[in-house]
Amino acid sequence: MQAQTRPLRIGIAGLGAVGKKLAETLDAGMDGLVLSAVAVRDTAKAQATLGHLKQMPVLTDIAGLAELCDVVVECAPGALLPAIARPVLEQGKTVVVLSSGALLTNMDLIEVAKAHGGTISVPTGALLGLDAVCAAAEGEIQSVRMVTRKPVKGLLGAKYLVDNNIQIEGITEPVQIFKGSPREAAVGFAANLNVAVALSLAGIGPDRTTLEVWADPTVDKNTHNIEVVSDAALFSMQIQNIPTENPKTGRITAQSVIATLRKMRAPLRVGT
Ligand SMILES: NC(=O)C1=CN([C@@H]2O[C@H](COP(=O)(O)OP(=O)(O)OC[C@H]3O[C@@H](n4cnc5c(N)ncnc54)[C@H](O)[C@@H]3O)[C@@H](O)[C@H]2O)C=CC1
Ligand SMILES: O=C([O-])CC(=O)C(=O)O
Repeated sequence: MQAQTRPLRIGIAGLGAVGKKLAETLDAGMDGLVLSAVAVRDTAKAQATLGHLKQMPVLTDIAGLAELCDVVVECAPGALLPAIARPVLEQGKTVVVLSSGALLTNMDLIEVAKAHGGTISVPTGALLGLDAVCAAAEGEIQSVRMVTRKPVKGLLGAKYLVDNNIQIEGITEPVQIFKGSPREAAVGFAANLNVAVALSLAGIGPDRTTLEVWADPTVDKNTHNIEVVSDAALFSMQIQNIPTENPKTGRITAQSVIATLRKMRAPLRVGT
């Protein structure tokens, strides 16, 4: 039998905290994967950002990615999700989605994927344990509860705070700012709570999963606590994410995507 030889061509949509780390890691060399193209708004700026790479990828716009890549990683503002994902899926290719919150208002993308043989992949991202949640969902899950604590600067500017006139600057004690479902959080905290939506898609959905969000001046990491009760297992998990230069995004997010991509071509694949 012949081994697969052609490397998977990876595209990146959005050259921010996640996209830059991804580009550097792919450029440093990953078995069976090659960085082909990056979609950017400002080519000159991107050339400067990526000037240290061994091999400059093609710099294009969002519409240009699908043709040039086998897999596109969406790491851009959630509002761009349909524009990034649709052409990739229409070509029967794979889109790795980080703005998972935006999937809830673009569920038609699943039909597009189905119709054309494409795949939408939602990595664990800044979270943990989605393998266990998916396994539990093969049986009966009674409840999934998530409590998120973030430093104030990881929440500033969120639509929910602005709409409800909630001031968190200068707080000296933890303040609960939201209690509800991931579906509601995806609207009010679009750039902060993709993780809650990913958790809900792995488990019991965006309406039955419960979520609390705290602005917490006593933590310096984005901290997520999750408790799952199911007929197969009860489990509790915590992750404390060290922020990147974007205080809303944990460092582990890009690494989760890198692990996802690596697995696409690995002869040994561990974890579901
Ligand atoms: N699922 C998860 O666990 C996590 C998801 N996220 C989400 O991942 C996404 C990326 O996160 P970061 O890299 O921290 O965001 P970022 O804000 O640092 O980067 C986004 C980039 O997209 C670029 N961009 C905006 N419009 C564009 C356009 N029309 N064409 C090309 N590029 C464009 C911006 O210039 C920026 O460089 C965000 O939506 C964030 O909410 C972040 C952390 C965890
Ligand atoms: O949910 C997100 O988008 C990001 C997040 O909480 C984290 O990095 O801890």
